[in-house]
Amino acid sequence: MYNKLQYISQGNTIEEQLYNIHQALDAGCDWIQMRFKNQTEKNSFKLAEAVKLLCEEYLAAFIVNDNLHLAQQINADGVHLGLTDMKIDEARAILGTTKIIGGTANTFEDIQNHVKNSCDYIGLGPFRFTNTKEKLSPILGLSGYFEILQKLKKNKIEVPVYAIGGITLKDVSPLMETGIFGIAVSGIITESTEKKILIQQLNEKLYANVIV
Ligand SMILES: Cc1ncc(COP(=O)(O)OP(=O)(O)O)c(N)n1
Ligand SMILES: Cc1ncsc1CCOP(=O)(O)O
Ligand SMILES: [Mg+2]
Repeated sequence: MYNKLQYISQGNTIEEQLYNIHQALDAGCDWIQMRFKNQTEKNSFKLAEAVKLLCEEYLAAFIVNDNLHLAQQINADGVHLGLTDMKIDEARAILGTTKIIGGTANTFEDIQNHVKNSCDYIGLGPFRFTNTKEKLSPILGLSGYFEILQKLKKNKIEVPVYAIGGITLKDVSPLMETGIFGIAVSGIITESTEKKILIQQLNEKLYANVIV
């Protein structure tokens, strides 16, 4: 089963990205999504190659944001696709069943479609406003998650749902109570000066009700 915490990388240069990803791995993140927007093919490839090696060293899962072909080229563990990126069924046909495909959702219907197209997990959001991403979909808030997760339950749709967008430590427990599986975060980890402690605290809340 997937880790309940996904770190989405930040940084405007290859060096900044690598620094942030290395720090997150060192602090205990086991799942990295490389998100490096508006870059040349060469730069994205260079970063992806380096991140792949780092994630192998730390035994972390590594997925690529947006770019299925890059994920394929460097044999990443998978890809995360948004509502305006390549369609999930098309990606599945290319990647096969062994790779992770995550899909963005803002509504119950988005999730229904993704599940039909054999998406492995859902990034549902945004939870609240965030500066990390431009052109946000409508904010869901806690009540939005509650409604959508209830509908999934009622319709017996089972898929790991990750909350995303402006999430802080104090949001984790109430979000988990809505029935989500985990969280995908960027800013709180990148900006934390005590990353190990933060990740430990996030994991305590994320795994609070998991029986081992
Ligand atoms: C886990 C997760 N959920 C949602 C997103 C957002 O994807 P998308 O809508 O394609 O936006 P960009 O990240 O590409 O700007 C995500 N990346 N990860
Ligand atoms: C990629 C993405 N998609 C919706 S919100 C978001 C950014 C999440 O980053 P942060 O945790 O910094 O708000
Ligand atoms: Mg995208």
